[in-house]
Amino acid sequence: MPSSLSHETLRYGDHDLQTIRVIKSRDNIWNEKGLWVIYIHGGAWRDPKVTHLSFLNTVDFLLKESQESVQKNIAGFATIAYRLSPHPSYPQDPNTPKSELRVAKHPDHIADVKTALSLLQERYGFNSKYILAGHSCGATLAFQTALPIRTINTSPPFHNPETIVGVAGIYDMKLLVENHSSISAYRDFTIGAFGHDEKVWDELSPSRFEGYDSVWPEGKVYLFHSMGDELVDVAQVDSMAGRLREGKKMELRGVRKDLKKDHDGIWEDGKEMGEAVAFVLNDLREV
Ligand SMILES: N[C@@H](CC(=O)c1ccccc1NC=O)C(=O)O
Repeated sequence: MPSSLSHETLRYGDHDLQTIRVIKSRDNIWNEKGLWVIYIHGGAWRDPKVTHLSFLNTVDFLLKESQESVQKNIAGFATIAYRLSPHPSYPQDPNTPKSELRVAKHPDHIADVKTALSLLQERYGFNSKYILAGHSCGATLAFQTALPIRTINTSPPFHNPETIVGVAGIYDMKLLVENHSSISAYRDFTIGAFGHDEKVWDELSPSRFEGYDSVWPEGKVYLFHSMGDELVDVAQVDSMAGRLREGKKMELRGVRKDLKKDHDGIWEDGKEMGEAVAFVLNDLREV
């Protein structure tokens, strides 16, 4: 219940966006042995209006009485903010302090996410006992935690999640840009995050990576797509599902394309995102 929650903000760097919001039960009524549910927000690596706090309505949804059965399997929630790339609609004054500037470029976003996760792991000791859920580019980042990206080293060491949940995710950047070639924003935000070299886009696109069985053999994945998504087309989830079905060790445990809301509607009131996480928590109880 909301009154018994403890909200805490952790910092993992000097930038104002290098923070994590942790939500725990004050009375420890949740299961310490359960899973942490950790969220990575979307917003095309750049939208300052989509923040880590966009997960709070989902947390509220999951703490409703009707969700009592899934609460038994939750140890805590965390939602990660990370440094953003520039957005043309939100220009910043040149005198803006460095700690507020949005000038991130790959690998800053994924380095921040991994640093945040390793800090949470050190502090709460849950190792791999967590679900990493991401929306849109947050889903891209969730899978990039498994990719062998040379430039990233976290200290303390980072443990892969037990389960990744991708919701309305971007998994193939070039395919997304090509399928929306008449809308310049797609190319712009991809260049803004990853630069001009399309080979780099491919290297960092989760559905183009072929080695999940070797880097994440114990992994479990659930993918969600909304029929009402006006921004990310179904080719994205199809490309990721196709790649993961090749896995002999890691397991694609569910692909659901029956969400209904538009891209941001999925998380705005917390309902469809909450239902997706609840579905996963219920399904994992049977493993
Ligand atoms: N609101 C974002 C756009 C955005 O989030 C987006 C647009 C198209 C496809 C995916 C998107 N978001 C993914 O994280 C922006 O203003 O750049």
